[in-house]
Amino acid sequence: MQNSKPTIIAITGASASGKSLFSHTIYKELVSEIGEHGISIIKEDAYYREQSHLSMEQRIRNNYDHPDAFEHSLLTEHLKQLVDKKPIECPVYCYKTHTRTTDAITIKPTPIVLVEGILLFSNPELREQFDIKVYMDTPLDICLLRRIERDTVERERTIESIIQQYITMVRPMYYQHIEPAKAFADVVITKGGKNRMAIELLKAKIRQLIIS
Ligand SMILES: Nc1ncnc2c1ncn2[C@@H]1O[C@H](COP(=O)(O)OP(=O)(O)O)[C@@H](O)[C@H]1O
Ligand SMILES: O=c1ccn([C@@H]2O[C@H](COP(=O)(O)O)[C@@H](O)[C@H]2O)c(=O)[nH]1
Repeated sequence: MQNSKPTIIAITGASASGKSLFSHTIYKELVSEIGEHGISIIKEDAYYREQSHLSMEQRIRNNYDHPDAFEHSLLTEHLKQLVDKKPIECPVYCYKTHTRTTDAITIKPTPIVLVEGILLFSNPELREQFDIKVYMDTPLDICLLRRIERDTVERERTIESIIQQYITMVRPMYYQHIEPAKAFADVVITKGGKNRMAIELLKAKIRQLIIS
């Protein structure tokens, strides 16, 4: 596969549907077989817009579940660079300050690139970059419970702020922009980020791509 075009695999679905767990499990288990030069992983969240020019109140009020919250043009450009076998400088986003940090992570081109995020199929030019499109179809009530658990622990949010954001933005944007994008998926995965059969099937496909 050294001379062929890298394969870009998108994993999308609702917030807390298990995208991150699913893609990191595949990454971790394959990196031990094929090494870091074989597979890389990118989070769409890293491409939330830079917002240091806004006050904290303005940042808190922003709708992070609308496609406009992301700099999809930069993500598209970066995926094209990786396909051209050039490294990228991936931004680093902070959920606490709601903006990018001053850091960047260098990602080298690899034959397999996993990309995970909520709105990967919302932009036609970005969507075109993906060779395999996966949708995590986890029931929304399960996503909400997992989001509450995760965001109180990992993103330092209060229950009140999670509920308020969920009712006003997360849920309506899911029905407007995320759920309809399931129609673009090649593969729809049930049972969340621990679906072992789905993990093994995708790993098998990736191994096949690597050796072909
Ligand atoms: N099938 C599952 N069973 C139990 N917990 C899960 C499952 N899938 C995901 N989780 C947990 O739910 C939370 C949200 O999952 P995550 O992968 O972060 O979602 P996403 O990346 O889609 O926002 C995490 O704490 C994760 O460990
Ligand atoms: O500053 C921010 C940026 C994003 N969010 C929320 O994050 C999720 C997307 O991340 P997942 O890992 O897929 O859950 C999105 O629903 C935003 O609401 C945020 O709260 N603050």
